[in-house]
Amino acid sequence: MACGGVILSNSLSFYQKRIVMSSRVQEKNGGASIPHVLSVAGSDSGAGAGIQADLKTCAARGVYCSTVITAVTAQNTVGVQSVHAVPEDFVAQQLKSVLSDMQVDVVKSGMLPSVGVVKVLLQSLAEFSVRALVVDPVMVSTSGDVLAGPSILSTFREELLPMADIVTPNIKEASALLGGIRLETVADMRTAAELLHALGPRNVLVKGGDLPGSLDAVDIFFNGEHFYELRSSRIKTHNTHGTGCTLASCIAAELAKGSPMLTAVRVAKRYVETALEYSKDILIGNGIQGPFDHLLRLKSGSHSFHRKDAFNPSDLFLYAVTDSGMNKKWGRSMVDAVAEAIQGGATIVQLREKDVETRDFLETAKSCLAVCRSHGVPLLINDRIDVALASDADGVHVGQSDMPATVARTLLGPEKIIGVSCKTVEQAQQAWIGGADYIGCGGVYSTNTKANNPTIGLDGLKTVCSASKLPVVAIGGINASNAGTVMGMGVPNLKGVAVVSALFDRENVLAETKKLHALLMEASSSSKMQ
Ligand SMILES: Cc1ncc(COP(=O)(O)OP(=O)(O)O)c(N)n1
Ligand SMILES: Cc1nc(C(=O)O)sc1CCOP(=O)(O)O
Ligand SMILES: [Mg+2]
Repeated sequence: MACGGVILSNSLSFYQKRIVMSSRVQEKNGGASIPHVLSVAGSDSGAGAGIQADLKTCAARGVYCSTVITAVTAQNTVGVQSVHAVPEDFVAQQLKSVLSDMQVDVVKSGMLPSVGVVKVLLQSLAEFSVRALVVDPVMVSTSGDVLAGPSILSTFREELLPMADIVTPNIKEASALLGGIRLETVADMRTAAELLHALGPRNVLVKGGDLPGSLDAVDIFFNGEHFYELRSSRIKTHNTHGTGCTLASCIAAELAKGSPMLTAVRVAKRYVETALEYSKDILIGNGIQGPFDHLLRLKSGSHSFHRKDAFNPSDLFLYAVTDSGMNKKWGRSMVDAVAEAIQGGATIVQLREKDVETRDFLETAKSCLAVCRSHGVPLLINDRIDVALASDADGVHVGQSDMPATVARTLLGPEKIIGVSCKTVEQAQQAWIGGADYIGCGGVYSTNTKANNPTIGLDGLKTVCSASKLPVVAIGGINASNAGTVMGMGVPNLKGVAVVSALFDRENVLAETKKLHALLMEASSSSKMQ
């Protein structure tokens, strides 16, 4: 077998070859890998559910999705007209093609139309290890059509569920898996979650969207120790086809990015809720149950739809980064300095404290947070995720030698803002993969505020901005004499400037902030007119 011009020895096993090949490919590509979900599911010709929903969900979540098709269905918004099961040995071939070549993080299973297909999947998972298995035990479509018959139930119970990191049945599926027990209340759902957990999956999510008489959509998550009642508002729409597949593939995508299970479930629930709300009035097909629009995020341009108060990239416009040494020099407290900066037009504040006791840092963060909250301005903490968590600040800013963005995201959860310092296109790509919300790019000019900080100049800034998938704020030596040049370039994704000394190493913070704000307004409006 030839790979990149190299003949791999036939004495290597299939799996060994895969390791050799993947390390060669990584070397060739500089080693950046992207989180990867493999969806093992049926095709939906109407593209609201199944493989098509999984592909769109993973795309919307910034995760690569490969596919193994188990059945081809002829369906639309009216119902399922016909099902053609893919032969088991061909399902096995697809699994081998993907798993022997690609580094899959998480497998998500949907429609598994026969006992043979379940067994083929389990054999592949025994041969090729992945980090997690998400099982959506698809049995009946939202239109009521049967997609996997009762004969499969014992294989699900005895062989598939024990391998699952999470299983996500709706009420009908949970009932079927438990021998037809009645599930009519949230208390019944808890019982079902516990009984299903006893079958072996590490986590269970019983989805209560079909629970009669409930105002909210209530799901029960059980991890073997604790129950969590996850509520979201019930969105009035007919466009709910594919919600189960979407939820499960979003959980898989978040797990692939490194989120813990409960965070992945919460993010997925929020994603489905937001997509339903966004698509509630769209019209596709003539049936009673239409699909929704998975790619809302790409259209709305918001990377962080899941945050309660979504991060707004325009908040980066005038980014004030504090320095207690400078404030001391000019005889004012940190809280007064922050209040003046906000009054002058700062749109986001970062507390950057390099030499204070943790206890004092926390107290300052809490006091500044009160000021920021009263003005609706986000407050981020530099470097210290513990201080951000303890003070309930809006997020953190981390550098290349601080906590990686993906770990920060895991610790902070989906709703906090994460910024990452980047000097190169590769770092910007990694920040995006890691789940950051924005990048800080610099030093644009030399500065006395940060020691040993290489400059990248306006050209370096342009290069990173043009390649970035995230909004960018420029930093380093920016002041009233050059801010207009930086913002006036009209570079894609550049949303503002971050400054320390131009605001805080000055006698009058309020006046300096106002001046800078006015300059930025002028520069960005003239760059828009060009
Ligand atoms: C908005 C913004 N951009 C860059 C930085 C620098 O962060 P880092 O590289 O971690 O350096 P320190 O600030 O920790 O010295 C920043 N703080 N803010
Ligand atoms: C904190 C910081 N980070 C930088 C980077 O290049 O990532 S430059 C910098 C200091 C910016 O201070 P001033 O506005 O006083 O130049
Ligand atoms: Mg840092």
